[in-house]
Amino acid sequence: MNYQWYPGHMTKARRMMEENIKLIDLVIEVVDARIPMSSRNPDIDNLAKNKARLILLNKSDLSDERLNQQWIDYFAQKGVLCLKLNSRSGAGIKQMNSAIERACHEKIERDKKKGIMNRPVRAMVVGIPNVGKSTFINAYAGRACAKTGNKPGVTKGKQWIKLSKTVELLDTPGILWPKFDSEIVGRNLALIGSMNDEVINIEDLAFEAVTFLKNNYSGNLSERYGVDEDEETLEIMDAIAAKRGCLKRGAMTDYEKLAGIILDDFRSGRIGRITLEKPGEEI
Ligand SMILES: Nc1nc2c(ncn2[C@@H]2O[C@H](COP(=O)(O)OP(=O)(O)OP(=O)(O)O)[C@@H](O)[C@H]2O)c(=O)[nH]1
Repeated sequence: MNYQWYPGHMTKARRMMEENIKLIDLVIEVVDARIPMSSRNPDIDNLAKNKARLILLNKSDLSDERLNQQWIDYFAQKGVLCLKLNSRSGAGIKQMNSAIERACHEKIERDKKKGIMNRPVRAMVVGIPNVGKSTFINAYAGRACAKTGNKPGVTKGKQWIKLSKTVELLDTPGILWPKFDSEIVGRNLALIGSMNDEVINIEDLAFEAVTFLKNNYSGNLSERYGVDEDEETLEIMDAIAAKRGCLKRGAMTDYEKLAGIILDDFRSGRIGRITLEKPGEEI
């Protein structure tokens, strides 16, 4: 991902979202299951006010199963239906239609009372960059992706994908920005690889990743690299470097190369399934 958000972009994104949302019954918010808070837009609760809501913990194949459930419970307590998903493999997609019906239960019931029986639920996918919005739309729409085209009352040019008798999905996702003003959010986005590595000190980031693993996922580092986790972070990193041949002249650790290896492993789940945020923590 290589997004640069400027005030102009944000205003435009917000305007598009505000325009599209008028047509929408259900806002499907895709977040990264490893950082369910940091990968949300700070304004989403306002933007999606008075709409049916569904939060998808995407990339749940990479996140901690125990924390997936805690997050699902956390959002449920706030009255928002939340499901975990792996858009890449399609795991969790089957449950979507019934989840959508559950999320839109009130709207469907209201329609029924008015004698409207078959008006589809109109849904839109939103989320910050790189959370997997397009992958989800493709996986969900699948081959049965029938575009319903421009209908009366629908802004010209918008395409609706008919997903079932009850659901139509806007084909383009709404892209929103993350909460920039929080250092924790920036760090968490960087750790999962949703920031441009060129603007980050990757050596510091790898240090953070190792410290986090050492403190929260005991056993993962030793299993992946065969290192002693009781050592200090820097010693652990040097030990990984020695094992992985990340050495410069004079047997000095090549921290840049090492950071690349550690971050790559961290982001792809090779050091285990990891969730960086727990419900209730401040970001
Ligand atoms: N492991 C895993 N990877 C996923 C999953 N969903 C998406 N990805 C990967 O995440 C990356 C980003 O996915 P996209 O679908 O392009 O994300 P997006 O939100 O549409 O991104 P933007 O277009 O930048 O807004 C891709 O490399 C996907 O293959 C998932 O459930 N699990």
